[in-house]
Amino acid sequence: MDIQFQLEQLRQEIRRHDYAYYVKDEPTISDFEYDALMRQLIELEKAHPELVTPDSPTQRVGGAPLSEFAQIKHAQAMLSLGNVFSREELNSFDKRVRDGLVDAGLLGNAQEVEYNCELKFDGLAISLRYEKGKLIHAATRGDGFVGEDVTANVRTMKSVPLVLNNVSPDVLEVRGEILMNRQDFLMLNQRQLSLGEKTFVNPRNAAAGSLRQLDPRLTAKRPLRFFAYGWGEIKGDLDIGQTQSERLDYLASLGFVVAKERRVVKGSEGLYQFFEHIAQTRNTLPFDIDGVVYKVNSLLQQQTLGFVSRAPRFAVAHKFPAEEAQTIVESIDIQVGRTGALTPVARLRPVFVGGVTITNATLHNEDEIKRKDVWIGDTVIVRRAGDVIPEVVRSLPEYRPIFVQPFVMVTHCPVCGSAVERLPDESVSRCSGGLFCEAQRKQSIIHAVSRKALNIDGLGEKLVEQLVDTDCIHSIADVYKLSVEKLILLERMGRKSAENLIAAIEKSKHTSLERLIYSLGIRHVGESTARDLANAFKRLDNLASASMDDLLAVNDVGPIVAASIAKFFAEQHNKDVIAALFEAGLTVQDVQLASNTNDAIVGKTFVITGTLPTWKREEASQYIIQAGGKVSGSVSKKTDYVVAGSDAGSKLEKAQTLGIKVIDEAELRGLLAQH
Ligand SMILES: NC(=O)c1ccc[n+]([C@@H]2O[C@H](COP(=O)([O-])OP(=O)(O)OC[C@H]3O[C@@H](n4cnc5c(N)ncnc54)[C@H](O)[C@@H]3O)[C@@H](O)[C@H]2O)c1
Ligand SMILES: [Zn+2]
Repeated sequence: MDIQFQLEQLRQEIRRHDYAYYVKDEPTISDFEYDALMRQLIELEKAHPELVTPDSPTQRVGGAPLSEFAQIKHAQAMLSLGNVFSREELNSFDKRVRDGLVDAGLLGNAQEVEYNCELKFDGLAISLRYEKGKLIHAATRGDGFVGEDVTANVRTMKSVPLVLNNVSPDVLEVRGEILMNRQDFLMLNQRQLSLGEKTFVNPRNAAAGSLRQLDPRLTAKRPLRFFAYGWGEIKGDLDIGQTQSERLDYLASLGFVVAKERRVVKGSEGLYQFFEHIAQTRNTLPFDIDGVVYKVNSLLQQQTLGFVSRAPRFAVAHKFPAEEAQTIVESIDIQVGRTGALTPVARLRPVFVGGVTITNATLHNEDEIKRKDVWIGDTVIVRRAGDVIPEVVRSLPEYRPIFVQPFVMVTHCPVCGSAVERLPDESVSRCSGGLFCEAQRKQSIIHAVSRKALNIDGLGEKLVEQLVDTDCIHSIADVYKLSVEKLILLERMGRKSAENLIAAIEKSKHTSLERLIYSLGIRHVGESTARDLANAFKRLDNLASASMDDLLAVNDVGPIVAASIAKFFAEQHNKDVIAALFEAGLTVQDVQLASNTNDAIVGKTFVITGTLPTWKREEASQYIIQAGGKVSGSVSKKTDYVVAGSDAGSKLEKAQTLGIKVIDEAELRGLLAQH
């Protein structure tokens, strides 16, 4: 492509974004994407210096002032700042400054430069002009030379003094940043949403949009803050300090807010330490910053170093590493988690972001992929902030190649081939393989042998993992095929422990139906549901062949639980594992049939309320459960008896309204004694 044409295209695009960002306060791309375009332009212009035009975005600052506002010509231009992104770039900045000062005879050869380190506020720049200590006008940066007159709006801000506290020069232009705290931004957006008004992309744009209102009464309602960090024109012979840091102290004495996070340091080592410190603590600040700023401390030295076209030579912004970057989705894999959850993961063309190279990013789930409109082959924005798992933020469909396909969720587990299920009210898809799925195997075996399930003493998480990894077991049924001889082959397994373990396994072979049901790890079937199911169905095969209606008839079993149970037993793999368990010698004691012949209690639901004369409530529950009854915490139409003691409250009332039989402890004892 013709370079001239390419340059012009790029400049056009950047100008469009400048307009959206500076004039409209509605950026359509992220700063990271914008910075990438800008860097591309800078590189191209570096290679073709003869093609640089004075109106190129690289030569200019900000955007043209909005015509709705009166204009204010700045007495001194409001410039931008150069950027460094790495330690190397930081070192060369320091070296440039040092060389400049040594050349000018302002610094000894072996001396380090003294800098003032400040936060780089992520808001918008403002210039406040005071004459004889009174605020005369306030102007935005605009294009650097002419800004917008926002005096009436700024006057509504509490952190901007209208009259200065201290003696001040005849003319003093104070410069700084207007911003909005994160919390205030979130609240503002919430309010905007509830009023059906437009929301802001980030606190910076919220601050800019709030300040640049044609009606100052609107600005007055917005929680804007001002931080002072510099000055423009100064007239008068008052000595207000000879260094950056003294001047900031002076501004504070006038009544301006100056961030306390600032430090005077020497050399690039000192700069770097400040950067590291702020990078680690930035989350504790109530507002956003996008880096730190280093300024040569001595004003004489600042003057000597001077300016380039759009920024001072004596200062630089050290930006935090980009947390977002652009790359390509090469494929979308499905990862099966330990609980069977299927997570789509984007395999990426490697990209450097947030300080590391990433090759994968999570896409969370099917809905997220749809929402972000990510196709395989798409160019996407990925994000990695702090220690968070990298994620795909969104796709750039304008770069989508024509031959690619939208993502479709798998219908079968990529690990075990079982059907994938997704419940109507959930965003997560899951493998229904349960015990059979290799991805879930360890987790399901760990669950199955746990204390409340089959209760195999001495078979802990680590050992299960070791057994699965060494191919000794593939399912819970295999646990019952282990022998002392097999076990002692494992690392760190002595004969004695092996014998103990085999004994514990033998002991667990004789179990109860509720433990067995619980051990299967059916989704939504916890301990108490397992007990209800055992009581209701008496035998595992009854449960396995139960209809939806049978399942729904069980107390506390709703449609979700019922569907999950039905699905579990519909899988051949699960049936196979259960068959293998019985084959391995598992026996289920018929606890129900032996002791629960009490027809007055079996299958009945009790609610206990108030203080009983002799039994504690837990005690009474225990007797009821042992006799085959059920105890529930709340009264409903399914309740058969309410056992009421003294001080029984709303439950008793409810029982009376529903016409449910109310009994006392003595009557309960009578029922329990009936077999
Ligand atoms: N997303 C978009 O579409 C889009 C468009 C245009 C610009 N931008 C973003 O705007 C930025 C570039 O704009 P820029 O020219 O204002 O440069 P800049 O924001 O990188 O740096 C200059 C500005 O830093 C601010 N600043 C904060 N703390 C300061 C301190 N302690 N001392 C001095 N100045 C301080 C001042 O407002 C100053 O104008 C980039 O981050 C860019 O990504 C984004
Ligand atoms: Zn699976």
